[in-house]
Amino acid sequence: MLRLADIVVHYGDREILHGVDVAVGRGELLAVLGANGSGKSTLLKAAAGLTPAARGSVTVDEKPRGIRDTALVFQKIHLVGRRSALDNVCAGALARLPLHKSLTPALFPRDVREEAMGCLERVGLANRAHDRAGSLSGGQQQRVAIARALCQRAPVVLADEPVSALDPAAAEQVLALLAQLAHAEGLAVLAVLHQPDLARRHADRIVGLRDGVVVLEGDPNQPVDVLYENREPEVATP
Ligand SMILES: Nc1ncnc2c1ncn2[C@@H]1O[C@H](COP(=O)(O)OP(=O)(O)OP(=O)(O)O)[C@@H](O)[C@H]1O
Repeated sequence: MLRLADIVVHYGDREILHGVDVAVGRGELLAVLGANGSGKSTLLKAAAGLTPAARGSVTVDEKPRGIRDTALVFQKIHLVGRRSALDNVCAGALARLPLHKSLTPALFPRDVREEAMGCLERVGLANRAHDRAGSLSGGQQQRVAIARALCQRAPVVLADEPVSALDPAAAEQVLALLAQLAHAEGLAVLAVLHQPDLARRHADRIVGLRDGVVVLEGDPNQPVDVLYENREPEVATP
């Protein structure tokens, strides 16, 4: 369903992705692994339409990716901390509300609030719907962010290091949730991860990037050392 074909991305004169092919099926969690600077986030941004590709195509169900096809979940959880969890999830529906309603998000229509409550149920947080998002733990906030992505009704969820800021137990829980949503609801989930162990436990398949090239693909239990060995350290930009 999500297919990235022959993706080439440049930043300035530098080619970062050199013709990458990745496909994620419905009902599948695909983990993208690779060392710092290997191009994982760039690949995800290309999938989201946030980075123009110099070459290649991104399709969903064999049609060019539309803006409503993909929902994003980030490492840094962008919730409005003083609003309720429910309001934050309702915001996922903004793109499909008529303009006058999206300009007054304090008054989300009842059907949107009901749908958002359903999304919170799906991530196991219906009982916290009316709590301020800022009062929830990091893992809970990430689950609210996932509920907001569900409320977008996108068939593809793109998650950029969704558990990097979480403690080990919360990380397991959030990845298990993403896998369950993929399997139970037929979503295509592409998650950039830094932890091969988590990919082994939760992903259906992995793709390994090294210097902008796919160097391994398939079984999450395969050795992934080649992704991380003999590398020059990334030079930090000032
Ligand atoms: N906006 C940008 N402008 C210029 N170069 C960039 C930009 N974003 C990323 N890069 C460079 O592209 C390369 C790939 O970066 P990317 O963030 O995709 O890697 P990554 O595998 O996600 O790394 P990390 O694990 O550190 O997040 C790096 O060398 C990075 O410095």
